[in-house]
Amino acid sequence: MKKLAVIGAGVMGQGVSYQFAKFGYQVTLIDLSDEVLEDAKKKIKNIERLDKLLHKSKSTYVALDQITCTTDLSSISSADFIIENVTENIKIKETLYQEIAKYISNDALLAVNTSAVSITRLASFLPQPKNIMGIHFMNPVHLKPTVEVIRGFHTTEETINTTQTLLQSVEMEGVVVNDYPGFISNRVLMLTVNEAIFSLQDGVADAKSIDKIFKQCFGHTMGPLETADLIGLDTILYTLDVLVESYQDTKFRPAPLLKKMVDAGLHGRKSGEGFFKYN
Ligand SMILES: NC(=O)c1ccc[n+]([C@@H]2O[C@H](COP(=O)([O-])OP(=O)(O)OC[C@H]3O[C@@H](n4cnc5c(N)ncnc54)[C@H](O)[C@@H]3O)[C@@H](O)[C@H]2O)c1
Repeated sequence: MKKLAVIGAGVMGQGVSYQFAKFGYQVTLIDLSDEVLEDAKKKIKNIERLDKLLHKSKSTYVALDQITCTTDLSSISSADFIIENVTENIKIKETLYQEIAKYISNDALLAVNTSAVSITRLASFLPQPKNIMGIHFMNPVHLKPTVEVIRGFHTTEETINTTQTLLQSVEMEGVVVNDYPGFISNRVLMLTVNEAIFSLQDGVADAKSIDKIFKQCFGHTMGPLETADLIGLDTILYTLDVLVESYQDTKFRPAPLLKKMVDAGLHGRKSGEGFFKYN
């Protein structure tokens, strides 16, 4: 596994590209426009600056020297390993996978980075579903070394083992789970986050108090609302929509307050404001 392609240069695409560049991989980072890619470059530079300053990263690589940005999806044809991180929307992902099928090489492995979408469903668009698995990276990628590796219906043990070896080479570890929407982490987390938003909407407590209960009573590092801001409220909404649709179970229906905040442009940290304000 030498050449990596990362599709989607948002929050996760930036983090994933940085993590692999930091360990010397050549990364091709793909998104829809040069504007998005320019913004991603600035953010990756900032991630690297903070990683060196706060976390004493000793990497001798300069991240942006390892990363080539492009809007040309056909560039994935030379990649050994592809990590897809586009918007958490089934239609967007499915349309993209039909395009990926035109360019992906028969030997390449592809990891779907998703919060909830079925790996088996996306793999069905590709010629070699045995080479497809999910990697549910956590955010921020370079500070969260444990990830979920999701085994789709056709994923082979060889694919899982190669993926684990690749992750180990960037000091990460995969916990292997089977493919059901939301896997373990988001099937459980999204219910908590959504119920916290319902509680805020019902006026049970303010945002700070809700999070304080989780931090001080349960020992969580972050409360559910701060976590939602970190993930992105638009991504939370999309994920809940995917879970409702996948399980046909209204327990995942998104809180109206969440929808209202997303419509108002309050997407959390990435927009500067969500349940809390950020500089
Ligand atoms: N944000 C998190 O904390 C988090 C954590 C784990 C997994 N995820 C998953 O990772 C994926 C990406 O999430 P994110 O938070 O980075 O989203 P984001 O909205 O920050 O970024 C998505 C990017 O995908 C790009 N994109 C959309 N369609 C594309 C296409 N056809 N080709 C190329 N690029 C395209 C968009 O322009 C955007 O830059 C989602 O599936 C999400 O569920 C997110």
